[in-house]
Amino acid sequence: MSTNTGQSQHQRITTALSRAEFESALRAKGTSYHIHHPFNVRLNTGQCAPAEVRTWIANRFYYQACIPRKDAAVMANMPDRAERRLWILRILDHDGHGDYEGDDAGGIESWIRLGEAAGLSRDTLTSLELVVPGVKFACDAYVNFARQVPWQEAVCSSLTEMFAPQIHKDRLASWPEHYPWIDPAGLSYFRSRIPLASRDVDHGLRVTLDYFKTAEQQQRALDILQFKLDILWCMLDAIELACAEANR
Ligand SMILES: O=C(O)c1cc(C(=O)O)c2c(n1)C(=O)C(=O)c1cc(C(=O)O)[nH]c1-2
Repeated sequence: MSTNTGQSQHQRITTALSRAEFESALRAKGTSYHIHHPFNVRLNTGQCAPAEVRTWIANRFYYQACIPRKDAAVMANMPDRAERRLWILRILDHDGHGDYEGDDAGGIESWIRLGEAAGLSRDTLTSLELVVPGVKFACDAYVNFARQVPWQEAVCSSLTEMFAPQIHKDRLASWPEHYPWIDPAGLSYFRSRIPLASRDVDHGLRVTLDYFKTAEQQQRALDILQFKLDILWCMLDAIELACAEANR
């Protein structure tokens, strides 16, 4: 298992940062993003066996399935109609704007098609039979956090999406070469998320920069972002361990 100590959390904020400085401090957290996790590095440099890629897809399915539940929890805490009108798009992105079968069936359906392209059946994915306890705990922690905190704090926790477009681009660039046994049509989830993540981040950053003003509040925002980075990191630790055990 790999260590990620979130070094920057030791440099505490003592004087309130300007808007630009605060945004830079949030973006600097990218050094702890799971893009740097050894399992992700192996995955995106073609070093995973087919069974390991499938283990990743099946476990990440649980995260995908949790995201709209998390977003519904955030929305339940939003008193403002204008904010809800923006936020509801996130739920529809995953659950689908269109019918179940069409091109606009949503991110969860796209992820199932990714699984099918990699040789996993719809039933295997949706039964969650391959999801390991560590991944379950990590994803459930995210949903529970969103239920319990002020909605602006939950919005802040979604800001790991600042770093997501690069990880999606890496997969699109490297998987067809390294994993030619996966039908490239199955990669459309990654393509679809690049513009959606940017839209989500525009909204999430506006809320976060408006809400967290004092040094103490800004430190809280950085700690929340670290908590979410840790969730993503823990998921890959658990997936890496599951792969190592399967290879034994
Ligand atoms: O593939 C990834 O590495 C990755 C990471 C993240 C993230 O950084 O939280 C999200 C996604 N994908 C994603 O597809 C997605 O829809 C998403 C929503 C959220 C969120 O916190 O609301 N994160 C992410």
